[in-house]
Amino acid sequence: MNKKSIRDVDVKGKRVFCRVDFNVPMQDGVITDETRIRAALPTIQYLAENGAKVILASHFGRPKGQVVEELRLTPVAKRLGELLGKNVIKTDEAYGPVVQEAVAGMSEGDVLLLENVRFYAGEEKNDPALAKEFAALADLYVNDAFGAAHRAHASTAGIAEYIPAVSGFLMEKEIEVLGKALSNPDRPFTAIIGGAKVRDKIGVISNLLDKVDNLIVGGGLAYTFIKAQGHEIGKSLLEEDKIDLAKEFMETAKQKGVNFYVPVDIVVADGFSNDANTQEVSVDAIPSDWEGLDIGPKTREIYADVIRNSKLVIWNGPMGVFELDTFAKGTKAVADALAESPNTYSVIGGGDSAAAVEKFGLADKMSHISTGGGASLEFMEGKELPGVVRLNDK
Ligand SMILES: Nc1ncnc2c1ncn2[C@@H]1O[C@H](COP(=O)(O)OP(=O)(O)O)[C@@H](O)[C@H]1O
Ligand SMILES: O=C(OP(=O)(O)O)[C@H](O)COP(=O)(O)O
Repeated sequence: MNKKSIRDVDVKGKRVFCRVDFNVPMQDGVITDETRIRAALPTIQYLAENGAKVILASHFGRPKGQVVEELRLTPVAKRLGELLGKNVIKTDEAYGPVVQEAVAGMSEGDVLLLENVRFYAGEEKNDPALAKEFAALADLYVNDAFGAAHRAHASTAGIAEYIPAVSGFLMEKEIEVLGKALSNPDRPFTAIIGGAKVRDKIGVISNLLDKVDNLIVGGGLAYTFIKAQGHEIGKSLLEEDKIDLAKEFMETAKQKGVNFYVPVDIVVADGFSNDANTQEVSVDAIPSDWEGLDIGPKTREIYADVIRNSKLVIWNGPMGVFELDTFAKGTKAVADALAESPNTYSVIGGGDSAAAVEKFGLADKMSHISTGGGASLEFMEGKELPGVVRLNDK
């Protein structure tokens, strides 16, 4: 990467505003997957060991500019302290007099975690006033939040306008590994897209169609495509205004000779719980008041087969609601197929996809687990990431 990293600057005695992605899966205040916290440790440890005063900032969930009690970063600060083996100071705000006072009291090597930056409306608007508040806390900006690098927000991009800005180790590693895999991809090259952030992800398909040989859709994303094929989808997740786009993508794929895979059967349920009634149905027989929560057995076989015959697979977004065991089979089938294909280079992206392979005990069978889902997809599309472009050049 042609951007400066923390290795290229002197951090001793400096107040460092370090943006990390601690947007971890959490249930009832308990962190269910800490991949993203562990991934940030090398940068945090390096800064602390080299005498920086480390001010960490992260978003958590999507509180939309308001304080949401369940989305405070307090449990993350506690777990981070355990992993670092030292006390992590936690402020209940992300800027202002209380934070300034806490920072003024820091010694070299101290680590402080600010409150969820998305509690402030200015964060997602990339408001210069908020970016300046963040910048005023520090002498140096370090961006290690690869998972949020596709967002042009005050703490991921705006702040870099006001103080020297460099990358952390995780950011550097992600860009290097993904760049290498994609510069001259081994073929067949397959992208698998699933999950629930349909609006975010559907757009990337357009550019991916110029790069891949196979495009597989699953998870919540699949139903907009199933609907676009003319089927009824009951209560399944749908982005109504993207149906035409979905149609267009399937048509473009045909023209470009890209194999486009949409589920042929799914698991439907009459409720969003492990003990809901379920049925495996063909996509043309989805009952009107049931909801699709996983891909079905035929689809699992087809997808596993495509994976086994691929040389490079990029996977972002689970195939179903894998957190509930009843709907985890599709995601598990994809993870198993990747694990059983030693000649397939596999890149897993996204907080929940990483959590899924971790849950199945298959994480060490994957070639690279990226901490960014949307970020790795946008990087793959060839887009410049706002969290990277503004860092200082070497
Ligand atoms: N059919 C579905 N209906 C509703 N939610 C789904 C469905 N399939 C998967 N999901 C949910 O999608 C979430 C992950 O989506 P997303 O955030 O887009 O993935 P990632 O974090 O890997 O980028 C999971 O919590 C999963 O339960
Ligand atoms: O979890 C994240 O993205 P991902 O689900 O695409 O991996 C990042 O923390 C970004 O979060 P956002 O999609 O709310 O901006």
